[in-house]
Amino acid sequence: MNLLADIFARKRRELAARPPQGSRIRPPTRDFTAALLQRHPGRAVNVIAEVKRKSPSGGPFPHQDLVQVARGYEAGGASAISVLTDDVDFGGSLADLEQVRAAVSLPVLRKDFLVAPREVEESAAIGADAVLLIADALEDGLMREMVATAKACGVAALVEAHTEAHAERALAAGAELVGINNRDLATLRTDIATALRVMPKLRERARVLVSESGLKTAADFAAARAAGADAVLVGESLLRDAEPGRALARLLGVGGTGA
Ligand SMILES: O=C(O)c1ccccc1NCC(=O)[C@H](O)[C@H](O)COP(=O)(O)O
Repeated sequence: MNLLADIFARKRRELAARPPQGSRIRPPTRDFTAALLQRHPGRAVNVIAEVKRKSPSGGPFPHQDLVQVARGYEAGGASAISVLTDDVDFGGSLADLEQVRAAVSLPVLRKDFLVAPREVEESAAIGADAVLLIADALEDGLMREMVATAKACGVAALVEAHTEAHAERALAAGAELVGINNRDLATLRTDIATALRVMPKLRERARVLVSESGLKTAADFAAARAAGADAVLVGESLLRDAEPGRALARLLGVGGTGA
């Protein structure tokens, strides 16, 4: 079984069956890149805090009100919010992204399995400040086109890879923000040493580096920073807490009053 291949096959079918949504002039974006590069004295690293109702590896999460969780994350010191907009595997929607963005002042990342430039344009049109692209599932020419489309639309493209080879492809495609996913999306095995191993090899060439998935402790955050991460992307370990925003505040050592 290759879950990532199955998801991308489903996404291509869905896109083929859906007429173009069109795009409209959008308001200025919140600067995702700047938020990840900003340094906060006393904090180990910037956090992109993720909201999702369920995941293939984690099953359902206890918090289903994503807006409330996102508000808690903002109070708890998050630098940006990641919203899973895939419905089938994560229980999300584009409406979730719009509602979360309206409820916080942070930049918002659309986390999904985008397969075409037109979806990048549609993400920009509904207000996403950044989009996730998955290098492991996009061939070089398409990835380059989607990175260029994001730039033209004024949204940041966080290009995710699981291996050094795919991260190199992301850089060659023009990516400035590179995420190393500690989770192998084909098998769902997670090892936070993955990003620690790969990030130092990219540090001089990537503008922004993000360690994604499986991070749980302040020590994990510090290790990611020491290996060159500007930010970490964290979902499940926060969402398992009764108060995700407070859990984040504790990890960051800030006095937030999360939800
Ligand atoms: O998380 C999954 O089970 C999953 C399955 C298939 C494709 C993507 C998947 N997750 C995306 C992510 O990598 C995470 O949402 C993200 O990096 C946060 O990870 P975590 O902190 O472990 O929730």
